[in-house]
Amino acid sequence: MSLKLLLNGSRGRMGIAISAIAQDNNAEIVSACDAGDDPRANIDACEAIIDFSFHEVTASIAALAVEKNLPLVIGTTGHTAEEKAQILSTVDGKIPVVWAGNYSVGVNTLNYLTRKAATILGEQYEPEVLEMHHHHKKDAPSGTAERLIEILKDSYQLADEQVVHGREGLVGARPRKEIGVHAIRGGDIVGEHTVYFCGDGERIELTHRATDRKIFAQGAVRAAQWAVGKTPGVYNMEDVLGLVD
Ligand SMILES: NC(=O)C1=CN([C@@H]2O[C@H](COP(=O)(O)OP(=O)(O)OC[C@H]3O[C@@H](n4cnc5c(N)ncnc54)[C@H](OP(=O)(O)O)[C@@H]3O)[C@@H](O)[C@H]2O)C=CC1
Ligand SMILES: O=C(O)C1=N[C@H](C(=O)O)C[C@H](O)C1
Repeated sequence: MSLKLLLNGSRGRMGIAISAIAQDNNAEIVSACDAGDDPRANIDACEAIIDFSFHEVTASIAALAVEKNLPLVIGTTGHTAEEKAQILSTVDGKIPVVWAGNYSVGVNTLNYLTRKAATILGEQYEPEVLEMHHHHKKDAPSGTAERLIEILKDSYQLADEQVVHGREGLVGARPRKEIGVHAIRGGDIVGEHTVYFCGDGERIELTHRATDRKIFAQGAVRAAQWAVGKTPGVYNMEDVLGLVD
């Protein structure tokens, strides 16, 4: 049985990628929505909502998902701290939500490996994160990088102030307890993420390169199918893939 979806952001790069893979992945877009459209237009025919739109829009889609008791997959990135809090308080304990900055199997494996590597390597290895995206991307760092930073902060027990975005000028020697984050924008790069663990005499680099948006699209549809019937709560793609230790 194909899952009937409301797709918010249907004419964007990700919306087009999801429409292209839906049928082969047991899903059907029964309501397609973009800026200026009414997301309620065919909502009663929908069994789940997928949002790949813009950070300012997700909170209202979350409210609609709660009102209609529909599972929600959030792919949009770039939310402010206030927007994140609003979305969380809207959905909290009411509907199943999958919220991930990256729906690819590869990046979620990278998340898992990053946690493992940090545990093995410890504080003698200094972590840095590099992300690269196409010139249309509006937010930085990427949602994927935000998750990698969260994992590293947790593993190294670091605070927000110890995350440094880019470096410029006389910044001094790198403190041992720091995570450097760097964003490259240009051309048509679909999305690349590297976590560096820089040690004394050696360096480990864990890299994921996306070459086709279908990997995010397939993951998002998989997440929507997984969310149907789940206990209300906020899950991530690592939960969907069973990658949590
Ligand atoms: N989690 C993941 O795996 C991934 C996440 N992303 C994230 O997904 C988001 C979308 O990316 P991408 O498709 O490249 O971006 P695009 O800019 O190509 O598409 C965004 C879409 O959202 C629509 N939109 C804007 N405002 C509204 C609104 N008020 N209501 C409904 N739709 C609206 C736009 O419509 P219009 O053109 O009419 O304004 C457009 O169709 C970004 O935040 C990106 O970072 C991207 C790839 C993977
Ligand atoms: O905007 C994009 O294109 C992407 N956004 C996501 C992010 O912010 O991490 C995922 C992917 O890297 C592509």
